[in-house]
Amino acid sequence: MSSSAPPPPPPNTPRCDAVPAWQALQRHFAQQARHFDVRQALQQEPGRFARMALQAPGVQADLSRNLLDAQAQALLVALAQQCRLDESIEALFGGAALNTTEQRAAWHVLLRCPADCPAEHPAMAQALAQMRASQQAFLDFAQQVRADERITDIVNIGIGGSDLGPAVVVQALQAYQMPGKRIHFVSNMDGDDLGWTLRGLDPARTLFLLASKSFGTAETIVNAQAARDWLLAGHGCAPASAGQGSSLPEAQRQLVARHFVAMTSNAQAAAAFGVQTVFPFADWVGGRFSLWSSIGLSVAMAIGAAHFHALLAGAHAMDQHFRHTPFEANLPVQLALLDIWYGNFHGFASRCIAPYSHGLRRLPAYLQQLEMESNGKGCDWAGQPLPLSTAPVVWGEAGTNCQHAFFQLIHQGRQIVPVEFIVLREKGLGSLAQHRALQANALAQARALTVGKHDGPAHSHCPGNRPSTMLVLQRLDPFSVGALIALYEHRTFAAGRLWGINSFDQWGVELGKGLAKQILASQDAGGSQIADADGVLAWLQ
Ligand SMILES: O=P(O)(O)OC[C@H]1O[C@H](O)[C@H](O)[C@@H](O)[C@@H]1O
Repeated sequence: MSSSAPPPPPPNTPRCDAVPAWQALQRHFAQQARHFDVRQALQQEPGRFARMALQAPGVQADLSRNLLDAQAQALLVALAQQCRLDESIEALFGGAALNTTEQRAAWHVLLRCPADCPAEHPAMAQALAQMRASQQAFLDFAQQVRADERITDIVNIGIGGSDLGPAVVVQALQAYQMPGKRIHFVSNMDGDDLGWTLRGLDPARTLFLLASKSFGTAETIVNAQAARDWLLAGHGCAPASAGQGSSLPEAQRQLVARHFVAMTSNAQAAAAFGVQTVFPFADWVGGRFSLWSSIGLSVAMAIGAAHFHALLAGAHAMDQHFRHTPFEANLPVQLALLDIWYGNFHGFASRCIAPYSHGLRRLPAYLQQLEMESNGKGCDWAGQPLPLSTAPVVWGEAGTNCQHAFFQLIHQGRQIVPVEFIVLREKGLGSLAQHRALQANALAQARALTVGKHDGPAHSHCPGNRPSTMLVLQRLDPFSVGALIALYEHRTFAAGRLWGINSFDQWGVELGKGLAKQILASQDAGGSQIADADGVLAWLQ
C-alpha cells in the first residue's frame, strides 16, 4: 500500500457473540456437547477420521481427537459465516486498514506473492512493484554475502518479530544452511546475550544485521551500540558514544558501514547510527508478520535466494488455501474455530504446542508472540470491553522432551490443555529407526490423551478424553515451513476477527516500556524517587 493511497476501511463484521450461531452453540454445549466422549466417537462413528482429516498445502491435519461432534462443527462453521469471516479474509488480501488503532493495512500476504501475481487494484500494483524491488535487493545482497568467504559470522540483532521469525526458520532449515557461515541471533537486553555470542568471533569476519522495524526498540539499539563498540575496539578504536554513528572519523565510519546493515522502516534512524546499507520494508508489514520481508535477510543468507523463494511459495500456497477454501475444509479457519470452541465454551485457558521435531523446537516461542501479542486483547475494535476470553496461553516444547517434563500434568492434572502435535513424515539426520520411534511417541501421546487409563491403582488412572490435534508435514523443507507459519498466521487472524479484535496492534507492550524508562531515570538519579512500592529497587542499588 503506497503512502499516497489510503487503505480501504475494514469491513464492519459482527463479533462472534452477536450472531445466532453463538446462542445455538451455547445451547448445544449445555445440553449435549460438554458430555462429549471422543473415545466413544472414535470407536462408534464410522469415518470420523476421514471426515475430520484436512489437507492444506504442505500440512495435513487430523482433527478427529478433538472434543467436537458433527453438530458443534456445523454450528462453528455457521458462526464463521454469520460473522462474515469471508469478508474479513478478502479485506486482508485487499489491503484494508485492518489495524484500526494505527490506521494501517496488514498486508504481509503481499510479500509472498509470486512474480506473476496480478495486482488487484492500482494501489496494490504500486505496493507490489516497491516490494519486488526491495525483495530483489535483499536477496541479491544475501547471495553476495554467501559468496564472500571473508565473512564467517552473521549476527542478527533484533527482538520480538525482528528476531523470533527468522530465528525459528533458520533453525528449522538447518539442513539447507550453507557450510562456512554461522548465523547468530541476539535479542535480550541482558549484555550476556551479545557478550557470549561475540566471544571468540573475529570482528573482521563478522557482519551485523540490525533488524528493527522502528529502529527505536531499546534492546536492539543498546545491543547495536555495544556491537559497534566491539567492532571498533576490535580494530583498535575507542568506543563511539550513543547515536554518534554519522559523526565518527571517516575510517571508523567506513568500518561501521562495512560491518553493519539494517532492515527497517526507519532508514533515517539507521543512517544516523552509521548504517549505509539499508533494506527497507513498508509500514504495512507488522513486526510479528515480517519474516517474509527484509527482516528475513538472515534466513536468505542461511538458505539462499532459491530456498527463500520456496519458503515464500509455501506461505503463498497457504494464503490461497485460506482465501479460497470453504470453511468446512479450510485448515486455518477450522483451527481458529477450535480456539473459540475450547476457549469460550469449554473454558480451556491454554493450548500446548508439541512439535516432534528438533528443528521446530523454538516454534512455541514464536507462536507465543504471534498468537498472544496478536489476540491477547480485552477490548474489541469498536473500543468495547470484551465479555469473553480471547487468545489462549500458548506454550510448549519439542517432543519427546515435553513427555519427560510437563506432559504429566496434561495426562492427569485437573486442567484440560488441548495439545497440538506436529509430526514429520520424512526423517532428517539420524536413522530411520530413530525417526520411527519419534513418530510412535507422538502417536502414543495422542492416543494416551484420548483413551486414558482406568484400571490399576487410583494414582495410575488417567482420565482420557483429552483433546489433541495432529499436524503432519512431509518434511522440514522451506515450502512446508513457510506453509506451517502462514497457517498459524491465518488461524490467529481468523480467531481475532471472530473475537472482534484488532490482531495487529500491541498497546499492552507499551506500558512497561514507558515505566522502564522512568525507573531507569530514577536509578540514574540515585534512587531518590523510589516509591515505597518499589523497595526492591533499593535492594538492587
Ligand atoms: O522491529 P522493532 O520495531 O524493533 O520491534 C520489535 C518488537 O518490539 C515491540 O515492542 C513489539 O512488542 C513487537 O511486536 C515487535 O516485533
